[in-house]
Amino acid sequence: MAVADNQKQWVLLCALLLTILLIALRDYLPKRQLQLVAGADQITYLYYDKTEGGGTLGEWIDQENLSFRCIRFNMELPSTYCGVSLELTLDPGDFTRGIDFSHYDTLLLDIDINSDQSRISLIFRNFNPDYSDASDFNSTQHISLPLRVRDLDQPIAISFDEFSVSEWWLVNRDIEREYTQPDFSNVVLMGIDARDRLNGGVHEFTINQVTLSGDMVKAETWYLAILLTWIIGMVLYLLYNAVYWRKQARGSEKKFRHLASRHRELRGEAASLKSLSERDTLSGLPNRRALTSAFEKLDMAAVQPMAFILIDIDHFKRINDRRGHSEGDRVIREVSNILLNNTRGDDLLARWGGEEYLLVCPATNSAQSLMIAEKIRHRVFSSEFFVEQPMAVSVSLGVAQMRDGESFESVFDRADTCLYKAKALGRNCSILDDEL
Ligand SMILES: Nc1nc2c(ncn2[C@@H]2O[C@H](COP(=O)(O)OP(=O)(O)OP(=O)(O)O)[C@@H](O)[C@H]2O)c(=O)[nH]1
Repeated sequence: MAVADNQKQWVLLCALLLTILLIALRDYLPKRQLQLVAGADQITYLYYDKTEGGGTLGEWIDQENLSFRCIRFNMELPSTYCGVSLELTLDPGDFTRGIDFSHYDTLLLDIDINSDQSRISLIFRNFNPDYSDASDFNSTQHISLPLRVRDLDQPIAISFDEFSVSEWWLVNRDIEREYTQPDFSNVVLMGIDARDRLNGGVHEFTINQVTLSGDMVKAETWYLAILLTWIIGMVLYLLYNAVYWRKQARGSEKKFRHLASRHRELRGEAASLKSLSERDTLSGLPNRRALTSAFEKLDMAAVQPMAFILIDIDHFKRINDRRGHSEGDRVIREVSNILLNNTRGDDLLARWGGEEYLLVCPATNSAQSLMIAEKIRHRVFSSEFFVEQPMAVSVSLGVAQMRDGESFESVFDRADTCLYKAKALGRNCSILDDEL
């Protein structure tokens, strides 16, 4: 069954609705998430510049809960750094193998800050053998993002696009241009830094959560899958249609062939029926209807002069009575053969009924028609119809020439009158209507 036009519209509408639904659904798919704050097992460092003669000191408030403070204890001494680092390595201390962030696009940061500082920095270090040296931790790419403290009152989502490679790291290294952009392929460390030039006093920080978040299925993959589904659907639909129409065409071709052969059969049947309807079954000669229809098709001007010869078997009733009906039939058939063998191809010959025949001879004058009649009469009379108990069979013939513009019936009647005369004269003779 072909898909009807209204069904097609429904299918198309459903497919469109499904597509819209799938596009909208993407936002509700569960996200891929990874907690970077891993609890007690995680290796964490507190760093500050007091150890290098600076004026800042770092202290854990609660190391397990990543709560620490930075104290600017001396405003005379420089303050360069103070913060906390979380190792993200797969094996503790091995900073060559970290976490690949490429499956994520957002970082969710939840941090409590009690400080009059305006900014802190979020830091990542990425190890890449193309520019990092396993024996030098400082060769890991330094990626940072300054964040306003007042924006951190509540958890925030940060895109990785917001990060940049720290300038001091680039300045100190001979880095290829392609690595001057943040590289999150193998992140080994995360840090919260209280920034340089720390205000005097105490600054407290508690890192609650740092979570990586990304789509389970990337937007490009999702839309590409929808597009591919459409393309496959269209291809399948076209294939289905091609197969369907090919099948239809084959079916129609088969039907057409069947109809053509049936048409030929019917034409054959019609032709044989026509031939049967125009043929006398006993003698095989054309019947009255065949002769008259053939006569109507004649070009009268071309066939003049034309003769009608009406032939009747003499005393046929006697033959039937003495030799039986089937012998009578045989006589009819044999006389028919004699007539056939003694007429021309363009003569019209028919068994007119009973033991009577009509022969219409185109292009035949009266002398010729009388000769033909006599020839027939002789042939019949000289034929041996009954071998064992001979019995003479003869015919009487009435001959009439068609006059100009004369009808079939009129010339037939005149031939019939002549035949009647021949019977009256004792039979076995031909009478020509010569009263032209
Ligand atoms: N066997 C046979 N007899 C037929 C057929 N058609 C007509 N007859 C018979 O032919 C006979 C014709 O008889 P009539 O009309 O008296 O003519 P006739 O005996 O030939 O006499 P004339 O014509 O006067 O010489 C009838 O007995 C018909 O039954 C036929 O197809 N077969």
